[in-house]
Amino acid sequence: MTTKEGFAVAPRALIAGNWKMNMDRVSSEVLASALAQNVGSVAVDLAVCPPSVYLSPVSVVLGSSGVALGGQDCHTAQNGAHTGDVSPEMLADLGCTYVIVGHSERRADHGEDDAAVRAKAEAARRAGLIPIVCVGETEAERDAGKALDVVESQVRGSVPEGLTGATLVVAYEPVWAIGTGRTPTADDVAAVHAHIRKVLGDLCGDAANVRLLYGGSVKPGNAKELMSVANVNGALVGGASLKAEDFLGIAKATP
Ligand SMILES: O=C[C@H](O)COP(=O)(O)O
Repeated sequence: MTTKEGFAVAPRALIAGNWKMNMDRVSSEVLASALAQNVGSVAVDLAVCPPSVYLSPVSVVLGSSGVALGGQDCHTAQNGAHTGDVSPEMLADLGCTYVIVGHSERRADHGEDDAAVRAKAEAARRAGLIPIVCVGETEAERDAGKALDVVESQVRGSVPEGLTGATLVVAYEPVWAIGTGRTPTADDVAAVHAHIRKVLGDLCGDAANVRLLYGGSVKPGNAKELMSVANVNGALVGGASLKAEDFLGIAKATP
């Protein structure tokens, strides 16, 4: 049996919250607690990616609730002289399931190119983590009609070969939609996600089962439309992941 998107077995959607450099210890624990108490009310997988310094207290609060934990970035090495960095093994040691790699804020602020992102994704797999590999075009690239080419190039350069639906998540985040309140049309999201799925066919044995997240100004009010687009299997949520009501609202609006 296959779904309309062609999944052999439809995976549950994943709604992942990227808290970025927000929250403090107490507010992190309060938010995590609210999610842990309400995860049973949603029919999707939930994950939160707090700042690395709050992973441990959040992990304690989440306990065995089923809300997964993720890092926002990782180094490629297991350990060593890398001041300020966190290894994927350290994230795994704290109970992380996921790690975001190649977020546009890391690509822009830290000069990470596709090769660096791929190395991080490979390191994540070494540690048993599922990388959430982020790709997305700038506004200038979209205006120039290059969105599909840019995203294809990023996927080919950033996604290690041989991963599967169980070991890889890809997030499409148009840079111009992040934190702006602007979103692409459903047709534009559908076109990019279909293209990513096709490109993944060259890299993954079961591309149909890789969860493709949309990210960029996802809110409770637009989640139903965005999450209903073909080949969209969840969301990577920034600002709206900082309030339990909004994050759960997105999860509840996701088919
Ligand atoms: O990682 C999350 C994205 O950058 C989206 O952020 P946003 O929901 O605040 O637009």
